[in-house]
Amino acid sequence: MESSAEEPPPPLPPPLFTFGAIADIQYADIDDGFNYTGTRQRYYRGSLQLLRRAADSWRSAATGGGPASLLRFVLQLGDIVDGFNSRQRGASERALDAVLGELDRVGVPVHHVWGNHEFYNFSRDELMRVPAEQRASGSGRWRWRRRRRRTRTAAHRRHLRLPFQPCPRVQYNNALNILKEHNSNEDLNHPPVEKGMSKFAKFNGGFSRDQLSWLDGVLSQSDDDEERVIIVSHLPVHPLSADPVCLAWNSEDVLAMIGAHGCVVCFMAGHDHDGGYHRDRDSGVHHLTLEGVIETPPESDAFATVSVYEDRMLLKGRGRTADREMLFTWPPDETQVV
Ligand SMILES: Nc1ccn([C@@H]2O[C@H](COP(=O)(O)OP(=O)(O)OC[C@H](O)CO)[C@@H](O)[C@H]2O)c(=O)n1
Repeated sequence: MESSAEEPPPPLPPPLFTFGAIADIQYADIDDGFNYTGTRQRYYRGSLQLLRRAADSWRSAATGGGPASLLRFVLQLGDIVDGFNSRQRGASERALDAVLGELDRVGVPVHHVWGNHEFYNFSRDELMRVPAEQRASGSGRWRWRRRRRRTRTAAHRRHLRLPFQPCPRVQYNNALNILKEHNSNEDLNHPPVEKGMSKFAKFNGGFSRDQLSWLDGVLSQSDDDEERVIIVSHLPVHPLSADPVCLAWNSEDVLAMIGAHGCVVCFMAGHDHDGGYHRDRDSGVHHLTLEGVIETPPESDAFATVSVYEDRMLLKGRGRTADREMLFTWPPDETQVV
């Protein structure tokens, strides 16, 4: 007997692994406020409640059994606490402790990237002492505290064992010069109005030559090893994946580098609290900008749980974050290009 109905696609096998992702928590124990232009509400205390819901969901994914128990790690995409904390004594560390405490409960490693708000709260030295990876089951917070205390005592006595920078301001001054070359405003946080120049604002930043050459090496190795790579950054780099005012200063350099390596499948970022998505037509790379927790009302959510398969990633979004299928094959079926 002939059937005219199309066969449903075969069910997917269990994912290889699953991970959580969240961006721009920007927690502060202060009343709600607005962004700089006064167009978006910011929920400073509420962001911790939203993180708690994300942590609960990931925790049950990590411990619930079945394919979901393959949750391996969480990616925290930067701006973990808001710059307003730095105006009150001790509030930066208190806020950081509160957020790390919620992430600790998930029970899997958490990988952090730094956002611009980390630099409003902490010196570069302090940030270097916070491990970029928070280990599972409570050890991240403990390790951070323990390392800070040790740094103040034994490490200070035997400071030759610490890495040090003889001219710590050199990189900062280089960055400032680049910014001033492209932004003539008195307040460098005010983006230039000229077309294509709005990204040259102080609340963004760029990738240094050292960082790009490190990335080039990692991607070359991954090409050789036939690995698939997700790049995680606070700042987005594709002009169609975010508001151009939020892009990294040298976004074109990063895009060119990604295009030169076949291994990259996805570039994940935060910073633009509205979020965004675009699949690059040349490289096939998915550029995903996650919605920011800080501008998400208390009745909604903003986080993702991503399942990785041999040929695709399936993003299960919550609240403002939409579900998304990201195939690795390229050229794509037309529906994958937005
Ligand atoms: N047009 C602007 C925007 C911001 N500022 C000042 O820059 C600092 C950081 O701004 P903030 O909005 O808190 O940074 P986010 O990382 O949350 O968001 C990034 C962009 O704003 C998205 O558009 C702060 O001191 C602002 O007052 C500014 O002067 N002019």
